[in-house]
Amino acid sequence: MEGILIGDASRVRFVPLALGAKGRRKSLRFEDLKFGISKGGRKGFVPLRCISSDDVRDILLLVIGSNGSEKESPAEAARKLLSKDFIANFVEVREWESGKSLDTILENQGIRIRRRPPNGPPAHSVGPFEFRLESEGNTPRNILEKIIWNKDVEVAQLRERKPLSMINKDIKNAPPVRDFLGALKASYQRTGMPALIAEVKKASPSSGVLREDFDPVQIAHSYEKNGAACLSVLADEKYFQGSFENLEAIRRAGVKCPLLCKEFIIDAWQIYYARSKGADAVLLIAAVLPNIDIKYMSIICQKLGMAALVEVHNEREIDRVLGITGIELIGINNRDLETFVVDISNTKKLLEGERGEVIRQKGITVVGESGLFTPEDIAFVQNAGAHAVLVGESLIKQDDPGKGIAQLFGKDISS
Ligand SMILES: O=P(O)(O)OC[C@@H](O)[C@@H](O)c1c[nH]c2ccccc12
Repeated sequence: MEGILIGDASRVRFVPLALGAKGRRKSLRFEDLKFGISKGGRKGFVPLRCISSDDVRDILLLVIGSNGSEKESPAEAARKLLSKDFIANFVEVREWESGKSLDTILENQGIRIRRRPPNGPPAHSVGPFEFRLESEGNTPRNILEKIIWNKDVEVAQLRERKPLSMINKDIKNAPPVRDFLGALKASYQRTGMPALIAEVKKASPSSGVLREDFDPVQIAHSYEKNGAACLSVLADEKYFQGSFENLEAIRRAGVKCPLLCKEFIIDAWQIYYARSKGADAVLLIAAVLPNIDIKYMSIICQKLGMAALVEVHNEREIDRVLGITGIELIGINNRDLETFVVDISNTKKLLEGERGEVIRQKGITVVGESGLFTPEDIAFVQNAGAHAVLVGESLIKQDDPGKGIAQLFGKDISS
């Protein structure tokens, strides 16, 4: 089996792509390709079981689907995509290979959220009976973990019903991507105030139902008319009463603001799905995703022309994200998703000192997220260094959510 060396990491050589048939085929099938580590020459090729075949499939679809042009061979495209820099972030891959589990990698990066219940789900069915055996290993420790465990099952089912090959067709017919980051920057320049990402959210686990008469399209139009630069649309059904249909409907109704798909992303499949429904940006939560996923998923966003808003909540998370190249948009959440505690001084705390300096040098756009209710709150996060704000509750609870914008900013920002 022949491999293409695309990077070095200390003693191990990575050979992520092995081509069948001398690598000269124009169109490669997934079956022809394997990721692996070369331990001294071709004979020592060790397949990487750690990257799931679905991940490999995603990467390759990306490579072959979008770059497998006549001019560029798939191998060439793969080499470009999986540059050295990308591979440098694959250090965790070695840990995986040496038998460490995904949860160990998450733990090493300070991520407390486990991707799925370590001891399997609590319910066991035997014939007509269902047993619920709850233990530390199958009970979520907090709401965020609960959401993630549910999302893991949900995505697996959706993904089975709609494989990536089907979504790729929908993407071709999807409305063109709008420039999310560009819209934020333009608004900041125009108004001299943080650009507004206004959130279309019916309910949340922390506050329950925020608005009974919830018409997502009407709210979106009203936000746009009153000066929002972009919109954030909740897609999670179970905990936020949102949906991908809302996202799709808003885009179809002629709203021009770029749309952030507010979903708990744990699988690259969800990014393609979001794009097929008209999303222009997705949220990547650092409290949930290890560096390798953030990097890999942000590359996928880039390939799809979308923006990735990478959300952090504490020093450790922002430091991890600042260490990943290519991140252009960081959100600082003032709400701890594990405890729901809201403190807007979190934005200030994470932007102080050296971190703020690095952000300025890198030209990263910062979004202050959650718990913003008054013009003083907006001024506070702006002074702390935020270029944009993400606001849900304080607007959605107003009689007219769009009109709430002028109150929130202390002036009309619509023109
Ligand atoms: O409604 P608020 O407090 O204005 O917050 C909006 C937004 O920041 C919040 O909804 C949010 C931030 N990060 C998230 C991640 C998932 C779900 C929701 C969120």
